[in-house]
Amino acid sequence: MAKPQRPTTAIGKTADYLDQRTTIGVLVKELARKVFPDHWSFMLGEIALFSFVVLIASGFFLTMFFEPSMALVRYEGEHPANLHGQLMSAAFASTVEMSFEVRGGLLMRQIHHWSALIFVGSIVLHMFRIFFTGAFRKPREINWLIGLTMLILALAAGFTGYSLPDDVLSGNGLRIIDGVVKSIPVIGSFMSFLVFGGEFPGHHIIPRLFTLHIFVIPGLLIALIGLHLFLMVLQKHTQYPGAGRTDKNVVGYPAAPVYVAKMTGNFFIIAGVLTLMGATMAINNVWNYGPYDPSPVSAGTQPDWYILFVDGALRLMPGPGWEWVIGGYTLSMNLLIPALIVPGILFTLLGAWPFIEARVTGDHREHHVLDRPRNRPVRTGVGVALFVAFMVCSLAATNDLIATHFSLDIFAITWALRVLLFVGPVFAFWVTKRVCLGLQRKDRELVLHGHESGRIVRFANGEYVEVHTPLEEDERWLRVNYQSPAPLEIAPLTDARGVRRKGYKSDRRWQRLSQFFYEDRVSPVTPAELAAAHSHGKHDEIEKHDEMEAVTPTGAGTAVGQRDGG
Ligand code: HEM
Ligand code: HEM
Repeated sequence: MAKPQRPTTAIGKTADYLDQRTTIGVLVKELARKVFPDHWSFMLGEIALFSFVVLIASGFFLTMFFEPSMALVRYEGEHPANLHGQLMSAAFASTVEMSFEVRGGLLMRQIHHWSALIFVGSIVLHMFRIFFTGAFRKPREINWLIGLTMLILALAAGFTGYSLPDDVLSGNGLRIIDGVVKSIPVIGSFMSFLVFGGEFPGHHIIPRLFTLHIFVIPGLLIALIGLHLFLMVLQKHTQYPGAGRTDKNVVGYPAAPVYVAKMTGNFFIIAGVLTLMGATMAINNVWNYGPYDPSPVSAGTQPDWYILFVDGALRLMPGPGWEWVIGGYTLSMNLLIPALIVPGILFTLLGAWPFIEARVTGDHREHHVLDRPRNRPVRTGVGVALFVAFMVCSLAATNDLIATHFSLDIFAITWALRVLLFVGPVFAFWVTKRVCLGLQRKDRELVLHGHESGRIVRFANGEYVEVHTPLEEDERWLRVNYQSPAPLEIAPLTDARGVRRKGYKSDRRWQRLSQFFYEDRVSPVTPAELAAAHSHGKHDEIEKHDEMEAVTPTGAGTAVGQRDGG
């Protein structure tokens, strides 16, 4: 038997040393052989991942200079001159000092802040991608829930970070949080005292937020991202529909060397762009706002984009007078509804969505091929409606800016947005659903009759027909939709002997929901229809020579892996 070759290079020797002690080589080989499907939208998760890395690196730098203390100090720095000698918290003073005195300090602060905006933005877009393509279906429901938890943590990271410098804007944000916490029935005032360590603002909130911001939240995020990616590798990535792609295989590139090289390149591009943004685009110049003081807040005070919707919802609520007093406890509906109940319902609905959808479809199979959004009109419609509601609320958070920029009455704007909040999503849902059904009909038409070629042919009997070009195999694979889920069927209320059965009411409710999802649908293409259209059609008589070539299901350089196994 031939002797195994010993490695000769330093890297090879080190790898061999490690492998002999940990057998890590098996894992590396296994991972390197993994096949990853490719699509631009799969980069959104990567952008979230890499901007998180940049956040950790820049945040680490900031901790070296930021002082998480509310102790009153006199600002000693020369810049900016108007702050020199003023009293302020150590947190604010250290943020300004870091920006003007520490080399690279302002750059790092700006990189950190831009990365936070891009981080949350890419997470939200990534979530939309998962939602619209149905990537949350079995077996990925758990990863959907982990993702949602990470989104909430990312929002918390953004808010706690934004609050740290203790400037006018962040102080007012905290004041709103204080109001929201106090509005929680029964325990609100106690909670506020607990959180702030006494009457707002107290002396404890900045150090507490600091611990949450640099330790608890990033720690949880790191653990959850690890689990998220582990599950993704374990379950293998989904793939878009296309020639040769089924629920049983994975068509894409091998992890090593193709995917690893791509990911490394992406990391440097993302880190580079964030650095460029930090270097060239000013953000959160806290010295212009000044240290926290409740009096100077004025028009033009907006939070970071991902908190805008809550701020906007607060602004849309009818006046401060909407309060109920029950048993001596006051319920401030103007705070409770927009800041707690609406986001609570939103996140509960998002969390429950994969389970609701599986229940109304009765589809509990595994799915690895993604849906085209048009083939799920109600889901797509709900997604667009949520997006519109989010945008209207976010717009409402800029009602003061709209009023000053366009010389409009702020109350008229608020009323218009209140109406839009109810009408906009319903309209968006309806339009989206119609567009999706229209696109499905178009797909059906194309699959059965091909593309219009613009060539008109006259037969010997005088009949004119337009020649249709049959679809390429790749395109047909994409457009054929054999499945179009129908509403649930349930057992009748009474059995053959007229005995009423239990559980009918609940079944009927699910059936109604299912009808809402699937009553309105385009009949799917049947294999028989497809065969008939392509064997007897007049178009084929004309275009016989255009017989489709058999295509290999995958493009050059791609690999095919099995889902069960390697
Ligand atoms: C810190 C935030 C997050 C990071 C760093 C992250 C990262 C990633 C990455 C790198 C992937 C593989 C590439 C891709 O499909 O884009 C992925 C897949 C996935 N993510 Fe996330 N994600 C985050 C948040 C979320 C959220 C908010 C959700 C949903 C609520 C989610 C649900 C999923 C699911 C279901 C998959 C599997 C997708 C598939 O196989 O098609 N993730 N994630
Ligand atoms: C998990 C994702 C994170 C997000 C979304 C985030 C977001 C933010 C934001 C928006 C600010 C305000 C920046 C400004 O002043 O303009 C901030 C400040 C800060 N962050 Fe983070 N951060 C994250 C992670 C971290 C980590 C991991 C660390 C430490 C290792 C850190 C340390 C800091 C420090 C010390 C400040 C205060 C300094 C300052 O405001 O300039 N952050 N963060």
